[in-house]
Amino acid sequence: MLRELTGLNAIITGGSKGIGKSIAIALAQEGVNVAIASRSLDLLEETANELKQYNVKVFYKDTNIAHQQDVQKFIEDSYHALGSIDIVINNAGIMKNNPFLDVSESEFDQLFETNVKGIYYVLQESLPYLVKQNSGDVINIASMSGLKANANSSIYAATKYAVIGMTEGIMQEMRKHNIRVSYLTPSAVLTDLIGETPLEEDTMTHPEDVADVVIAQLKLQPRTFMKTAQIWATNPTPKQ
Ligand SMILES: NC(=O)C1=CN([C@@H]2O[C@H](COP(=O)(O)OP(=O)(O)OC[C@H]3O[C@@H](n4cnc5c(N)ncnc54)[C@H](O)[C@@H]3O)[C@@H](O)[C@H]2O)C=CC1
Ligand SMILES: CC(=O)C(C)=O
Repeated sequence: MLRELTGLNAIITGGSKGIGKSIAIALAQEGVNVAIASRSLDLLEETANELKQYNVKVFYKDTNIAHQQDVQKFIEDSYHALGSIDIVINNAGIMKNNPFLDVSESEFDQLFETNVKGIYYVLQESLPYLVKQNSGDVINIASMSGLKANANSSIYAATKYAVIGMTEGIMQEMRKHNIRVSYLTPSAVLTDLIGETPLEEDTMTHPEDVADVVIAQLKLQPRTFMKTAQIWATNPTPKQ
């Protein structure tokens, strides 16, 4: 039997748009209180207002997850606003598409600081709360690019391979604390991150579909978890 999520508390990075926003809405619809972080205060406010219609506690803070002090403040303030942290969704991420020989060192650093070090900061700050309560869930949004790299996205892919490796290791350490640590590897999802797409939008995976997988994972009885899931569009079709 699936469990109820009502009354749990979740933090979601990159919760102001795209996949993160869809996850925040899906959680709020299940009665989960949510704290969202992203770099854009305007978008956060807009999303927070949408979330409040579900009668859950909503906290938001403009945060750059690549900055340790920002993350410390976000996690601490979320804990105080919500009362506990039960679910951590590491979703915020950036992508740059460039042939490898055109990738500058600053682009390399920016990708790793956001996509990898950001998760390190968030989990360094939040996992102690989960360990103390001896329960909880962490879901890291990796990518199919973390399983198979393609031309022109070598460094993005490298960050996602790193996310998967880091997640596997943390998962093994956290199981004994009854904390489920998993990662998702979506293929192309219809969001701003991928921009213009040659595919019919209806035939692509939508952010709400990724949110459905997150909810399904969280609703499993705490004794069991789905370690990872590859999320593919069934029949992605080129635009006519
Ligand atoms: N859209 C896609 O096709 C796929 C996306 N993903 C991953 O899903 C995650 C979410 O992506 P989308 O929703 O598509 O992107 P998006 O561009 O629509 O949203 C990204 C969110 O992350 C936030 N963010 C980015 N850098 C940040 C930083 N330094 N600090 C705080 N917040 C930051 C943005 O403000 C925004 O809220 C990313 O990790 C991405 O790599 C994985 C597979 C496929
Ligand atoms: C954007 C991304 O992570 C893809 C297409 O795998």
